[in-house]
Amino acid sequence: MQRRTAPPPILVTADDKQRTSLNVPTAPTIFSNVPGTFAWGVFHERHPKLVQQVLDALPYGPDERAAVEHLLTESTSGVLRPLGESAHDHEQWLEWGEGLFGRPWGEVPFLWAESYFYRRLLEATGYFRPGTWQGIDPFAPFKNAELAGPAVDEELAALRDLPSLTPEKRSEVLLSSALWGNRADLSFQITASTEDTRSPALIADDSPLVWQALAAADSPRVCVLADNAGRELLPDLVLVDHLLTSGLASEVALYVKPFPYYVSDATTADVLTTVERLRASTEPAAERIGRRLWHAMNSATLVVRTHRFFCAPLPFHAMPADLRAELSGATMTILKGDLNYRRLVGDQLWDATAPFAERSGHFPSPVAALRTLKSDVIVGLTRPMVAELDASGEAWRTNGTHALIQVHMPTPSRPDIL
Ligand SMILES: O=P(O)(O)OC[C@@]1(O)O[C@H](CO)[C@@H](O)[C@@H]1O
Repeated sequence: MQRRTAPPPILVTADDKQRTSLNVPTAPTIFSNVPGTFAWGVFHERHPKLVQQVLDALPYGPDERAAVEHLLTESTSGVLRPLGESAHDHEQWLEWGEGLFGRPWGEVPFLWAESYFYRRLLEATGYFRPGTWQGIDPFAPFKNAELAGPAVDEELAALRDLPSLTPEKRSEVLLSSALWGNRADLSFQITASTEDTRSPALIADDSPLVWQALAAADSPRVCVLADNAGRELLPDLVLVDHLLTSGLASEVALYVKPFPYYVSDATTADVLTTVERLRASTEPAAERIGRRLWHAMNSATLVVRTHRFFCAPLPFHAMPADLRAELSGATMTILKGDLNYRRLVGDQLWDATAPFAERSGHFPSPVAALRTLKSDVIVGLTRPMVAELDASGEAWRTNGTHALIQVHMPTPSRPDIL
């Protein structure tokens, strides 16, 4: 496992060069072309297993199977080819990938290549094409199995203890379960080893700032950028219910992916299935939460939104103006998961002590990142903490056993540093 923390190659992009010349803080962009690195393992170890699971889970025909196999070969040993011309987002991807098509997959930024892999997987399975597989989520069998499983029954049963807690304790417990729910990422589970199931450690905790900001606002508006469906979305929704019922939020906007992505990322369909799982529960506490969430959607105190940028291969500092405007009114945006964190701070090999505020200052609202560590990117730690983690000999950046809650509250006079 330790070999995965080996630093990826020092390759610089044109963007990096420009930043260096402008004296803007920068760090090497992560690429996936060096064997032994985490990013290389995603393409060469995780994706082959994932592709096999997808082909085993649904009875795809010969064309879809061949296209999926072809994608695997192309993404490990070929060059990037654009989406077919009939794809609805062909032009959009040409723009996002200007200058990248024709290059080996490992030689474009890891974030870009990984995101494109999921878009191409949908092309291969026929998700957007008229025909049998149109609109069929290739990851639905995994997501549904997880939601139907006994672990979820246990989690729903545990909700009966919530009313006995003080409101403060309830806030703390529910934020913590939303945080640790991020370990239930199905793409991560494909390659996680059994040694990764040890008790987790919280290495940064700014959660008091979240509660202070919400308590101080008149009509707090909370945005939640969701991550995975199933056992992550469930505690996220329970937290949303708590925010609304306790008055810590007067309205919540829950942002999900516009289509299946990174295996288990939540879509609107997943939100509906999860609310229904709560509503149909035989555990009264869970059933009440499901019912309240349903009514919150009826009254638009809870709105479920999406935007094509949530499946874009770009960091959040490149967010389009319409989405930026939507998020900018939030009292707090709760940003879930590893991928959202990579997009927030930049998918680069930052010094782990680089200030979180410096990396997230471009975000349009105060932001609270809740993430278990499952990739090389990390900022905002203290020097002694980094020394201790490095001395442990563990692959602490990538094995999912560590987590953080990092908050940035912008001050109006701060300049944006990307
Ligand atoms: O965003 P999530 O669900 O927390 O994590 C996504 C993830 O599993 O995918 C990438 C590797 O494929 C890593 O960034 C991360 O480990």
